[in-house]
Amino acid sequence: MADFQRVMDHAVAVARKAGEVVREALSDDRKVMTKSSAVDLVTQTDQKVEQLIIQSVKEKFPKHRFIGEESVAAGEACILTDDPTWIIDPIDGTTNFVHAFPFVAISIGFSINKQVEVGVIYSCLEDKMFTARRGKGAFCNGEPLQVSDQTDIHQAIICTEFGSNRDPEVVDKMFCSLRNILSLPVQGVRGAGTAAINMCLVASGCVEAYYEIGVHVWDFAAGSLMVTEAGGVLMDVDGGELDLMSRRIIAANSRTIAERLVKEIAPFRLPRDDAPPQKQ
Ligand SMILES: O=P([O-])([O-])O[C@@H]1[C@@H](O)[C@H](O)[C@@H](O)[C@H](O)[C@@H]1O
Ligand SMILES: [Mg+2]
Ligand SMILES: [Mg+2]
Repeated sequence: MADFQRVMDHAVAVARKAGEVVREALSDDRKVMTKSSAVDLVTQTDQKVEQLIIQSVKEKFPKHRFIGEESVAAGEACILTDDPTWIIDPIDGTTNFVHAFPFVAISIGFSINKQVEVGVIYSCLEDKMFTARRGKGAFCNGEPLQVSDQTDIHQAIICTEFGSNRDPEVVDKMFCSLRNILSLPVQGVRGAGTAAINMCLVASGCVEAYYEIGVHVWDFAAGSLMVTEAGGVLMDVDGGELDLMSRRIIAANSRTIAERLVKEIAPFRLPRDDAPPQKQ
């Protein structure tokens, strides 16, 4: 049985160290590369930070497994087992990082038996350390977090992101959902540019919900626990149970708001995170 406090303490320490690397890199030239599309960006800092985190964890927890965004991008399988697994997004908000747009997070989730037990999200340009352990609450810089108590969708702010998929039919579906939600009306639609920070905004009570189709398990593993430990709920965009590998999520302050969003979101499916690699 893993010592979850020891895991949390290490995740916080390495996230803070990674945040220093990210802040220092902001003053250097950021060599930008692309992955799945011309707008799916990655930098050497993403890769450097992921290796820093993984190497440090291997020294303390040599039997643990990893799902890392940039390791998967380099060809490693994205398979979640019952084993103790660190689910790492070294820079959540890479496009923000490239543009020095001030919402950039290091997101570290830890799961056992396919259940997230520890979540750490360091918003490193705001110097906000978000932490959660299952059953023990969610915190920002040590202060407890509580979701909003607003259940009227017409008095809500909703977060979403448009991802990096620019296929016309995907864009049409995303805009259909956005038009439906905006026209309810809701008081606002926002996006920090990072799933992890959007979910911290839900956990902090600043917005009522976040939804996205196209997001990956490393984007939201830590945030999923942040939201539930702050009193919120998670579900698939079709109202079913959240599937960590499905690339679809609603994270909300309440079932009322989440189920209202289900009625407005135009659902579609993308290849799962654990789908076998597509033959070139
Ligand atoms: O790539 P990254 O910056 O780690 O993560 C980002 C996610 O946090 C965001 O929700 C999504 O819309 C972006 O396309 C991107 O995937
Ligand atoms: Mg990400
Ligand atoms: Mg990333």
